[in-house]
Amino acid sequence: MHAIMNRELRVLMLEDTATDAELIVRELRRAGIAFTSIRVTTRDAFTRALEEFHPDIILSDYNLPDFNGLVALEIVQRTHPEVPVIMVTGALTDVEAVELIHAGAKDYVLKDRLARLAPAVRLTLLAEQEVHARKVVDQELRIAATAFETQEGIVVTDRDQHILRVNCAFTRLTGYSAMEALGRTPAILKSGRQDAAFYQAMWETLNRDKYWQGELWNRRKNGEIYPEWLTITAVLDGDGQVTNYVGVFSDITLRKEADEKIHQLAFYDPLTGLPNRRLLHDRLQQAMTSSVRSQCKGALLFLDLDNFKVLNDTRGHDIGDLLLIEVAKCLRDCVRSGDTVARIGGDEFIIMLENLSEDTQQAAAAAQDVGEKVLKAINHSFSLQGVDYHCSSSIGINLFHGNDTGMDDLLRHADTAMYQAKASGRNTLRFFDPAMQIELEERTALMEDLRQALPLQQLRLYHQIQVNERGVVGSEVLLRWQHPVRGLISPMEFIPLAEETGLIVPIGAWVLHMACVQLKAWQVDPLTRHLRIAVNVSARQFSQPNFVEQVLEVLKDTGVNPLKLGLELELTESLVLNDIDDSIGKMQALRSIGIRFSLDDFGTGQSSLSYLKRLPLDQIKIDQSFVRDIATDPNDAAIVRTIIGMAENLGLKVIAEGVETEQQREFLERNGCHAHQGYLFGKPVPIDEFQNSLTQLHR
Ligand SMILES: Nc1nc2c(ncn2[C@@H]2O[C@H](COP(=O)(O)O[C@H]3[C@@H](O)[C@H](n4cnc5c(=O)[nH]c(N)nc54)O[C@@H]3COP(=O)(O)O)[C@@H](O)[C@H]2O)c(=O)[nH]1
Repeated sequence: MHAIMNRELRVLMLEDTATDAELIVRELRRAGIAFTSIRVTTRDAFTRALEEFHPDIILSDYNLPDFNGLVALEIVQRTHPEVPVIMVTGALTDVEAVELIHAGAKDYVLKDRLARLAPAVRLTLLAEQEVHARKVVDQELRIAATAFETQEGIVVTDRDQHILRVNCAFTRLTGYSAMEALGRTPAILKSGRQDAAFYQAMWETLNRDKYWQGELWNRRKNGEIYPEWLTITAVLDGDGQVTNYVGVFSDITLRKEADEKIHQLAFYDPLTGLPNRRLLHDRLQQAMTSSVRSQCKGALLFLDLDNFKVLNDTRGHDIGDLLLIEVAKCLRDCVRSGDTVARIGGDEFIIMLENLSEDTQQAAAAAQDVGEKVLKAINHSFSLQGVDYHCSSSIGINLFHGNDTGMDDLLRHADTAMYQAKASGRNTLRFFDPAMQIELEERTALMEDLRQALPLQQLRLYHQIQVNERGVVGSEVLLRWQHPVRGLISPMEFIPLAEETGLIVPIGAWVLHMACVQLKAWQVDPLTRHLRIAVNVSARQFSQPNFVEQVLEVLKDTGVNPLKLGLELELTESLVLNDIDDSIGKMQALRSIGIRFSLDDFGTGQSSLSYLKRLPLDQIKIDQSFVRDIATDPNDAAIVRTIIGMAENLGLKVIAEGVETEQQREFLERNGCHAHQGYLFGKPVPIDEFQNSLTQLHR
């Protein structure tokens, strides 16, 4: 029976005759229909009742004083088409009846045949319910069909996994048409990437929970393997038996690529592709923990490229980047696949070695072997877009075992050892020991003080006399730092710090300025006007692109007469060779205005004729390490002779430094050395003392 008939019906009567309405009510009650009703007689009341009374059915008279049944039907069709209308009327022609049915009336009952009213009401409501139910089913089917044709692939199988249905997305994602898939099993998609254990675990879950969800790799019809996210749900019958399986899946290739990209950005250095500091931290944490279990020691090698800043400053960051990429390749080639090579900043790399040995000595030896292999691999010429750059590095090594020392301390200690390696002359390695840490802290404090040295006027210039067989030829200016607490500090201690911090640039400019002030003073005194002053120039200072302009500026500021100049710049071999063409250009520009060039520490570097020939030099300075033993060591004597011979061939003057004994002077003079500098003639002294000694000499 009509569900609506099981409850009290709401009947809206449009009837102007009260007695007719009474008859209708009575007829319905007689037929056993439970209902409440209201009666309206006007158009306004009818429209209001439609909104407020919410009728299940409308019983409408055809002829009413101010409007008729047809108009009422039109209002219902427009505003509440779901409410059925039965016309209850006194008389009706066939034509009117047809018109009413066309207008939407469900039925009509003549007032003189009211016995037909209750069956008409029941049939109308029943028919309405069926129509309604059909509409609901149609809608659900439409929803199901739309849901089935989503963007996700869907496959429906029977309980034996034979494919019964697939959607369009299945075909789009797998390449199999419905015809090709039907009757087969989803095994057609197997990629072989999952092993039997994977499928066994999947089926165990599916049998137990009737549901499985996870990621797996499948194969398209064209052979391409892709990752998908799959949900399988078992369909059960009334007895709880599986009748079907429904698999819903999506291709997650793009998501996985995005995940991979995010992972790559978060944990890898974009320039070299090496693990970054974050990933190193993770791996170091794991390595420290596993070293407790294995009892084996590991090692951190902290590597920093020597003079990388100079390359970057002089050749630009692109060339610097190329070197970093090449170095990264080198490092990877030097270690085993299980070892970690990370880039943690600028030119700083970490190599983490695990499971070296239970024995500390053996572990240290193994780490040293790797360190030396790395030093060797890096110590060669790299061709960087046509620029040949000779690279070297310094390595600090710190062994680790367990978690006793925190990760940050481990890295800091390796860093400390690396600084020690740099201080020992670069291209070398050092192991960390706690004394180093104290040294480093002192070094850091000194670095801070050095920043104030120039503004607080703590720097002093000492002069060391240079002589030849005729007498005094000039002096070399040598820096000293009058530290308020530590006293006079040697340049050996603070010049490397000044280089590292870049402070050497303003300090070097100040030295040059003061030397020229002195030169100017000498130029007006007949006693000193023939003297020259030698000034040491550091690599960082010389590599400044505007170094030539800086020197010209100083000459202008101090008013030194360029015609009588007497200014000599001392450059080291490594400085000049860093970028030989640039060096030659700068030297030629300055030489054209009368500045002399002397190659310092000669003999300690490459000392090759081929580059020596190209340099616009005036003099070479034999390093004091060869002079020290010339009288006793035949090798040193031979080297000095060779250097002098070489200089002679190239038309260069030679000065020897570190001449302390008459024997050394005599040997040098006998072999053709033009000038000397050393304690035999005078130690570096402040300018007043130097002037006094000049006056003494001329008395
Ligand atoms: N870029 C700059 N570098 C500078 C400057 N001033 C100094 N320096 C460099 O520091 C290094 C050490 O200098 P210093 O301690 O002054 O040592 C010099 C002489 O004092 C020393 N010397 C000279 N004669 C003797 C000797 O007979 N015996 C002996 N044991 N030592 C002696 O040798 C150093 C000479 O230096 P150099 O001729 O430059 O090689 C040193 O490398 C300086 O260059 C500065 O202003 N800028």
